Amino acid sequence: MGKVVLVTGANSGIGLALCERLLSHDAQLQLCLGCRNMQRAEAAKHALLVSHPKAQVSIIQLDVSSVHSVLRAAQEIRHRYNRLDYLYLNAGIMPNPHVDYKAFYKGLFSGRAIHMFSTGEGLLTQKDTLTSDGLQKVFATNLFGHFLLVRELEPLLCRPGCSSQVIWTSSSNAQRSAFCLDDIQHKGGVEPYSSSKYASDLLSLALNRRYNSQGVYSSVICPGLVMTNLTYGILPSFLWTLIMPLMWLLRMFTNTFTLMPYNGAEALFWLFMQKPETLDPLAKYHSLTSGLGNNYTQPRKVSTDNYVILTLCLQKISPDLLNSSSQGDISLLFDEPYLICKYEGYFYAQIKLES
Ligand SMILES: NC(=O)C1=CN([C@@H]2O[C@H](COP(=O)(O)OP(=O)(O)OC[C@H]3O[C@@H](n4cnc5c(N)ncnc54)[C@H](OP(=O)(O)O)[C@@H]3O)[C@@H](O)[C@H]2O)C=CC1
Ligand SMILES: CC(C)=CCC[C@@H](C)[C@H]1CC[C@H]2C3=C(CC[C@]12C)[C@@]1(C)CCC(=O)C[C@@H]1CC3
Repeated sequence: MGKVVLVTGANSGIGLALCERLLSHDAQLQLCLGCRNMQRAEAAKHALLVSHPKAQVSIIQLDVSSVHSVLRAAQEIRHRYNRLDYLYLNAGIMPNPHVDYKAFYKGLFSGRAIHMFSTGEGLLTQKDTLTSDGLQKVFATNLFGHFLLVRELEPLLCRPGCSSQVIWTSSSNAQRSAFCLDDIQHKGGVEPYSSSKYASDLLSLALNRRYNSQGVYSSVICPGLVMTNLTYGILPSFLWTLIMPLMWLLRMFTNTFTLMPYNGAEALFWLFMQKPETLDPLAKYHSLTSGLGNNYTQPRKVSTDNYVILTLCLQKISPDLLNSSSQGDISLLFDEPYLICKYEGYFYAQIKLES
């Protein structure tokens, strides 16, 4: 049996480009596309099979923002496969983005212009909404749903004598300043995207602490700035058309403008080819593209700043503890430093924060 790879958010952008690259590299792969929309998933599968007619590509319906969908999908995956070699946690959203043009023009004439272009720091805010589970949508999609998926797929990931990789698509926009210990879901702020990506960097460290001994290795990558549905949603399309020549020019000054999904997927693909035991658990792997268009991967230390290690663990807790919350929804009970989420009386995520 070939290696089994699951990619979330596989139907477009960086996820789809990664799938193309993986199939070009290994024709024996069993590739599973985790997508929320079946029509878009079928179109992606079709595109992959056009370029790789003999490839083994399947689809799993998976909405990572929904606890119910994650649990159902994980059950189906456990039924379909007896191993999972690579779990790419790539699906992500940046809803209702707003660009602070004033900050942009100020930044343009400061010494931090390149930094601003590479990270988007100080430029972007978003308006978040709630999921039907009552969670902040960006947190649920970019972090929590993926965390549940890892926990639910434990039996396939942790197999004696074998190693597996969990790989998060993080971002250069992950900033410590956007993340607050007292508000992990970023309910009270306007940078939920940045917060969720910073939390994923921390969570990956925590997963390594918990799972390395069982052969599971977690890494985070940063794809650079890539033109995808996500980025096209940030500015009106005429503005992107206008500034596109500038973006290609800026590529001469910053290697983080990967621009094409193929380039953005570089670090994801590079990790596929590494022995996980050799990876640095504290590194973030950056997809970079030189001015001449050459792709490479560079590890940089995750900037935890000794601030906090975020540990999430899923466990069943005595129902008495959860009396105060109603059945059916996810409620959050605070007893610092714990945050406990409840779902239909079955699943509880405990987020432990250690300073
Ligand atoms: N583009 C960039 O410059 C950067 C992107 N990233 C990250 O890269 C990742 C991929 O994004 P990118 O390729 O750019 O953007 P796309 O919008 O092209 O891809 C995002 C993918 O995630 C899927 N998705 C979104 N929400 C859910 C959900 N609830 N359940 C399942 N799938 C979902 C989308 O599905 P659907 O088609 O149905 O919407 C889509 O397939 C994201 O995590 C993003 O944060 C990080 C840094 C920079
Ligand atoms: C002329 C003009 C109005 C330019 C605005 C440029 C900005 C919209 C971009 C500059 C840096 C970009 C960036 C991202 C989005 C678009 C910019 C802010 C991301 C935040 C997109 C998602 C990520 O995960 C990281 C990107 C970093 C850089």
